[in-house]
Amino acid sequence: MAKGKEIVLFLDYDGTLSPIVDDPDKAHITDAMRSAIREVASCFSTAIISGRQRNKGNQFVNFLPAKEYLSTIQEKIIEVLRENIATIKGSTIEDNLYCISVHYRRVKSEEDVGVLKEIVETIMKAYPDFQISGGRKVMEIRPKINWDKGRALLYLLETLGFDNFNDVLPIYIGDDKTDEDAFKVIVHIGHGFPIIVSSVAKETMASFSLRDPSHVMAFLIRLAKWKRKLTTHSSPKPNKVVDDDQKKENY
Ligand SMILES: O=P(O)(O)OC[C@H]1O[C@H](O[C@H]2O[C@H](CO)[C@@H](O)[C@H](O)[C@H]2O)[C@H](O)[C@@H](O)[C@@H]1O
Repeated sequence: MAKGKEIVLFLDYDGTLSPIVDDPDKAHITDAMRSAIREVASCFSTAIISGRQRNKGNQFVNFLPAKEYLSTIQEKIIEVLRENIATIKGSTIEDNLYCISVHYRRVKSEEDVGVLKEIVETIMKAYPDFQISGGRKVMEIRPKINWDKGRALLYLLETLGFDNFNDVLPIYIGDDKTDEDAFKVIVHIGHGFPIIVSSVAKETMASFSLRDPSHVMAFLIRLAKWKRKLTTHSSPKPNKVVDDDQKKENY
């Protein structure tokens, strides 16, 4: 399937490259995974698509369609949520800049989870421009705009210069609900590999599955090995370079 096409690899972070843990601040990738990603990224254009905020100090690309909502998120919503969910033991708020994650993995009783959900839903009624979506023991609050992981994937493909999807074979690996938007885009393109990370059967748009991050790592290593073997028998093609100024507003 990759004959005459360039493989581009898209990876989710939490639950895909790092195992799901109770504390989001402790969701680190292992050294072995880091080196598998380096190896695969030296063979293919590779992007990590995450709803998380980038590390402080990293270069910040401020072109996101969500930027007009930034002050409402940062000056109003996050404060109201903090004040109101403080009583729910174990709940935490993660500030992802353009998206707020309300975590309940560490909330012990189901009853408290129900109360937390009700509080968040009631508060958000006052902000009709925002939506709440569910994930793995998390409620994500973000603006109702045409921006999701599927659009991010299309944006990156275009930025890499793939105007013609016949030239590209996208692979997207992710474990959560937000990754379904990217799976859908690959299904729509008509070729490529939408891969869900799950050890149990799930309703999904993905066509393939890997069980857990260790299985993802084994897949990345095999993919890189396959590419290296192939390029020793033919002349290597250089990876395309991203130009940040290309038509980003389209997405
Ligand atoms: O949109 P994504 O990039 O897929 O992010 C989804 C959420 O991922 C993280 O939360 C998840 O992983 C945590 C660490 O393992 C876990 O504690 C939590 O229960 C999971 O939902 C991230 O912390 C959230 O901000 C994202 O919304």
